[in-house]
Amino acid sequence: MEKLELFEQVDFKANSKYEKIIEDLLLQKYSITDTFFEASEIEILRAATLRKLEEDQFKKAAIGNRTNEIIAKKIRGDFILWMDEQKADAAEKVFFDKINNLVNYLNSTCFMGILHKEFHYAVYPKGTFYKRHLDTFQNDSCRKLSIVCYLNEENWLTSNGGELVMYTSESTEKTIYPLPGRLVIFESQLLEHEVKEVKNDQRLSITGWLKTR
Ligand SMILES: O=C(O)CCC(=O)C(=O)O
Ligand SMILES: [Fe+2]
Repeated sequence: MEKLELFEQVDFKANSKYEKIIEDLLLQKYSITDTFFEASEIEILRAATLRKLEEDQFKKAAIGNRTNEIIAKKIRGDFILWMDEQKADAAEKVFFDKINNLVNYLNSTCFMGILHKEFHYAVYPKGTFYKRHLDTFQNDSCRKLSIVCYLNEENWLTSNGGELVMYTSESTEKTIYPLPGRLVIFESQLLEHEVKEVKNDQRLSITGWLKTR
C-alpha cells in the first residue's frame, strides 16, 4: 500500500466563512460572522432556551472556576445553564454540528490543537451586565478561543443595550450588538471585553470556550 504524504488532505474544501474567521483572528484577535446560524435555527434554540428558563433550570452565574465559585452581582448579573452535548436535543445538535465543523477546520488548517469545549446558555435580565474582564481570569489557562452566539429576537433594538464591547487596545474599543445569528469569536487570553447593561427586555445567548488541553 502506498504511504500518504504527511500533509495530504483528503477531500479538503476551503470554506470562505471559516477562512474569514481565521484571517480576522490573525489580524485583530476577534471575528464577527453575521449569519453563522440561520434565522430558523436561532428561533428553535431561542424557544428551547425560554422553555428551560421557565422550568427554572438556570442558576446565577459566578466568577472563579467551576469548583470555586463566588457570586458577585457587581461584576456579572447573568444566569447560566451549562450545555451537555451528549444529551443534546435536535436544536442543540444543529448548534454543535456547526461548531464542531468550525473546530475541525481550525484544527486541520491552523493546527490550533483544540481538544475540548464547553458551552453554556446565558440570560441577562434587564439591569444586568458583565464588567470588563478577560475570560482566562476564571482560572482557566486552557481557554484559547471564546465564542458567543446571540439568541435574541429578530427585531432586537440597539437601544436595548447589552452590547458586547471589545477592548482591542488601550484607546480603541469595538461595540458589537447582540444580534440573532451572529457569532463572535475572540482570543480568550488576549482580549478584554464587557457586556454593557441591558436596558430593556432580556438578552439571550450561548457562550463557550474552545480549549487546548
Ligand atoms: O455575551 C457576551 O457578549 C459575552 C459574555 C462573556 O463575556 C462571558 O460570558 O465571559
Ligand atoms: Fe467574557
